[in-house]
Amino acid sequence: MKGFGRLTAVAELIQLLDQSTYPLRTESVPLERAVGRRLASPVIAQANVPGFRRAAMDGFAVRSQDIALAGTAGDAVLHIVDESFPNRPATRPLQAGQAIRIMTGAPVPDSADTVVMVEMTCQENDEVHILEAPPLGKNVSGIGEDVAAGSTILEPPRTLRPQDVAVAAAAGLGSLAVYCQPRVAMLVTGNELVNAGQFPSAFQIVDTNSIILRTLVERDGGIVLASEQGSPRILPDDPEVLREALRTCDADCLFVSGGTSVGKEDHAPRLLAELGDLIVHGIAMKPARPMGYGKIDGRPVFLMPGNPVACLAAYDLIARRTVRHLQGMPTHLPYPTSRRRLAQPIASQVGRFDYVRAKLNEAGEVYPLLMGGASILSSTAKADGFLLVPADVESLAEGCEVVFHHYDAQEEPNTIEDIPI
Ligand SMILES: Nc1nc2c(c(=O)[nH]1)N[C@H]1C(S)=C(S)[C@@H](COP(=O)(O)OP(=O)(O)OC[C@H]3O[C@@H](n4cnc5c(N)ncnc54)[C@H](O)[C@@H]3O)O[C@H]1N2
Ligand code: MOO
Repeated sequence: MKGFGRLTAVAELIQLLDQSTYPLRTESVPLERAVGRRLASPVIAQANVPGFRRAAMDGFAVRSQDIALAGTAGDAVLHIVDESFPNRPATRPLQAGQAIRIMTGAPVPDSADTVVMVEMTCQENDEVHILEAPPLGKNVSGIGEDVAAGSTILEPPRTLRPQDVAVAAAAGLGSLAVYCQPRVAMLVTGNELVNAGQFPSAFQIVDTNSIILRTLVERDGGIVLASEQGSPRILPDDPEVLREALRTCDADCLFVSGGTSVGKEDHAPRLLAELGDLIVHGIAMKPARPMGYGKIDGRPVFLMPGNPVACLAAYDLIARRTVRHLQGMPTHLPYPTSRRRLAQPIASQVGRFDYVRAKLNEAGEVYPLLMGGASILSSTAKADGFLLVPADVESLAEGCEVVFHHYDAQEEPNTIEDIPI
């Protein structure tokens, strides 16, 4: 057992991750699986939208010269000769003095140039009185008015929204090229651990890191691999078992939870160094000091501290970036922020980066809960969010302005505005 060597600064580790991780391969996915994925190449419209001249209103398709004087010199009276419905066009061409009854979305006959809304007309048997003449071309959507075939409709970088995929579908595409989602393996170590849902007997601890890691990795677009033994797989603190699991693991990114520190059963750093590169072990951050990072066969491996709050902070601030990088996603923190006053001073240390769980008091000020106590998981449930103390800051005075990160987007009235009704 010996302590850490040099602690790596958070900024240095982040720079290292950002510079050494690249998006994985790309794949083509059907539209129904494309929302939320990162677009890998430009999307070119295959079809015009609409592909035909389309009525924008229910009314009458007319020739503008037949109704030019309507409204000024009495009504223009036209003979209704046919009807046009969506996907059921009129079959007769329009002659002088004639109109075709038309529905919204239906094809406008070539012989018509304008659609008069039904509200501007008056019908009598098979005649229609046009009470007012709209301008030429009114209520006729031209071919390609929405999307022109051959035009670029979506360009990377972009995370696909429902409406993006809908536009691609309208323009005739059936699939889109996106970056692959990283397949993430989770190796959870600890002789004392039992699966969530089990009641812990004496000296047992429920594995909560899996819940945190799984949901956050999935939030960030990763696919958590199920182990053969069921997911999550809890490994004993046995170096042979962990070595084998690390050696045979087929994933784009690996997480090892627990056993990262310098205790007798903390094997992960040594095994990572043996099977690949242990690039960082020990970071200048509180919590999550024992965090490690390295590579096996070029694939990133994160050693996540066993203490659950440390695991949460190490994921959100650091490992998350790689999960996002692997699919070409932006890496900024995913929480809404607001600038607020600090209700109590915070003592930190120059050279150390702090993740401080905090509550908002009734005055909307930030009340720090805990900076240490990485085993006190309930503090994260009590907290409304967190603030970060950069490494070059020794302390934060009461009353100073801080950036507060809200865990919940929905519940924060200051950063989310409802519709103005
Ligand atoms: N001499 C030193 N001891 C420790 C140091 C240090 O710098 N020098 N760092 C401390 C810090 S900080 C942390 S964090 C922990 C991290 O230790 P490990 O990553 O080796 O984690 P374990 O020892 O396996 O477990 C620590 C703690 O967390 C509980 N745990 C583990 N896995 C889970 C899980 N999946 N779900 C819930 N809880 C988990 C475990 O039962 C322990 O109580 O090391 C300190 N020691
Ligand atoms: O990082 Mo440890 O994470 O402080 O308990």
